[in-house]
Amino acid sequence: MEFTKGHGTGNDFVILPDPDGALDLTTELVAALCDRRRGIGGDGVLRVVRAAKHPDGAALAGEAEWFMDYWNSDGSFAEMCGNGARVFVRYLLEAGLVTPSGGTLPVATRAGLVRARVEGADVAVEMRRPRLYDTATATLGGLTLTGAAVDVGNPHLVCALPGALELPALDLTRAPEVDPAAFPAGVNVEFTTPGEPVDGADGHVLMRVYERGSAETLSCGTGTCAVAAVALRDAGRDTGTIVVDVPGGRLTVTVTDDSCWLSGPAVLVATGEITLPALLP
Ligand SMILES: N[C@H](CCC[C@H](N)C(=O)O)C(=O)O
Repeated sequence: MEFTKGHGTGNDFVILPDPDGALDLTTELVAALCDRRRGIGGDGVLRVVRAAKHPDGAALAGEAEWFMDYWNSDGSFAEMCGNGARVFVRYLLEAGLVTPSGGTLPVATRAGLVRARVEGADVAVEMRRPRLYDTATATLGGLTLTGAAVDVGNPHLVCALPGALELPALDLTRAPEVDPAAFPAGVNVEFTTPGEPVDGADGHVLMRVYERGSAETLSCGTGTCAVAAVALRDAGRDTGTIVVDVPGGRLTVTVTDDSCWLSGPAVLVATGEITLPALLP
């Protein structure tokens, strides 16, 4: 089985070309592919399938030829993956499955239709406009923080660290404890500290994240959108551009009255062949 490996600011994915949806993708196979010792290694899997050939993509097939079938590394589903969508578009282009045009490219996802723009080394995707809807707490090693619950198509909890604490001090080798009643389907938890002013941006935030279904990752695209929305609120603004530095690099989020564009680098680093019997003995 052919695969390609790609990442967006260190959020890495195993890409499986499967235009007709013929692969029998299972939780076990996804977890085995994402295993960083016995498999290829990744924060998730992106199956590249024609929207009309996938039950979750067929409803959007008219608008988008391709459906991003995203799976977290533990084999769970997520409604949306911002970095995954950016790497997915990079793959479509480099595999010649779409022709680059000056306009936007539609991609079908479980969170609906996503528009993408290629800007040289960067790929920008239009995410669902983040919605702040509640507050909730996260507890990590005896520290309890109150954060903003944000819907970006998938669930996020954005927690600002107290002034005295720096992001590297956080132990994210285990999941932050959250109230399961507040997040019955789980939640991605972001921890933030303010950055220094950046020219051309309305704000700058530093972030680490513990992702639902993938543990700590070097970057989380939907998470940076949630963080940007909180930063704009805290600045008394509804719209603007926020630069978010994650351990894997830099992403830029531009929130307008009716959209949210996530932009940053997306690269393909390898292709290869998977020997299934060895992967799933
Ligand atoms: N773990 C997330 C999905 C991937 C999000 C992240 N990798 C991104 O780039 O948005 C969830 O279960 O909602």
